[in-house]
Amino acid sequence: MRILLIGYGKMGRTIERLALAKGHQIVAALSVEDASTLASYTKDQVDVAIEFTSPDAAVSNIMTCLEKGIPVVCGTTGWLQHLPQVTATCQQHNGALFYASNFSVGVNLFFHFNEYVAQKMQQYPEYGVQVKEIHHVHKLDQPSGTALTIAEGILKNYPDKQGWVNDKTTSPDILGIESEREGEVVGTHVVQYTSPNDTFELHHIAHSREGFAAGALLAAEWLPGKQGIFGMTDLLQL
Ligand SMILES: NC(=O)C1=CN([C@@H]2O[C@H](COP(=O)(O)OP(=O)(O)OC[C@H]3O[C@@H](n4cnc5c(N)ncnc54)[C@H](O)[C@@H]3O)[C@@H](O)[C@H]2O)C=CC1
Ligand SMILES: O=C(O)C1=N[C@H](C(=O)O)C[C@H](O)C1
Repeated sequence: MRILLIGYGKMGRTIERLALAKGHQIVAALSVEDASTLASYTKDQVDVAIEFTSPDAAVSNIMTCLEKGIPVVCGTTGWLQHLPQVTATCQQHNGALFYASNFSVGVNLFFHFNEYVAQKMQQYPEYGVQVKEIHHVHKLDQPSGTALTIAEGILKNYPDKQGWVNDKTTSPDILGIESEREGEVVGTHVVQYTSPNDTFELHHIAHSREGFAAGALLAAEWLPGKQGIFGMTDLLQL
């Protein structure tokens, strides 16, 4: 497959290594310095684009790919407030977009179990629920995209909660998401249920970026030829 990498940082480089090992071709790997060259690539040169950049660059990159008919896999987090606009552009151009807040298989299993556990736990009001995420100090967005997906899975089972707040609150009316930035932590997510008598946790620790990169590559192999907006539940049997 001919892959255009948009973003050549920690994720772009990991994806490049795995893609070459699988026999794929990297057409180009764009950094912020050569961002303006994205518009020069066509669907005749590129089978799929993989976008891992920054929250303020992702929307424009996705739009450019959709307008040019290039299927795009996006892992950048922190831009979902613009999803309605992106969806409209995708429909208008009969395009293909694959987005996941987290591409690792382990985290997507975690998402699945998180919803199941929340459904059970909301029947026991003596347990309060909280989310915590820990990432490296370079991360630009907060809370993490993964923590937001976890929060969505909890909130759909807790109708009395009004939403989430990026704070370590234990209020029954709102879900607290605590964010911590520490050294080079790859990505840790915890859902904690606490009663006066005990605590139990769902805990996911990413040991490297390989799991994210492998998932993004699977999505890139799957997406060409499809139309619409897709995510990991379309790709994995959960
Ligand atoms: N969905 C997932 O599974 C994962 C998502 N992420 C997200 O992916 C994004 C990138 O993460 P990292 O690679 O760790 O960041 P990074 O900071 O190491 O790399 C970002 C790269 O994007 C480039 N860039 C910025 N603006 C650009 C533009 N307009 N055009 C082309 N390139 C541009 C930078 O030059 C840099 O090479 C973040 O939003 C992060 O939260 C990270 C890991 C997994
Ligand atoms: O910025 C990161 O590094 C990560 N970002 C994603 C997120 O915001 O959830 C996924 C992963 O946790 C690493």
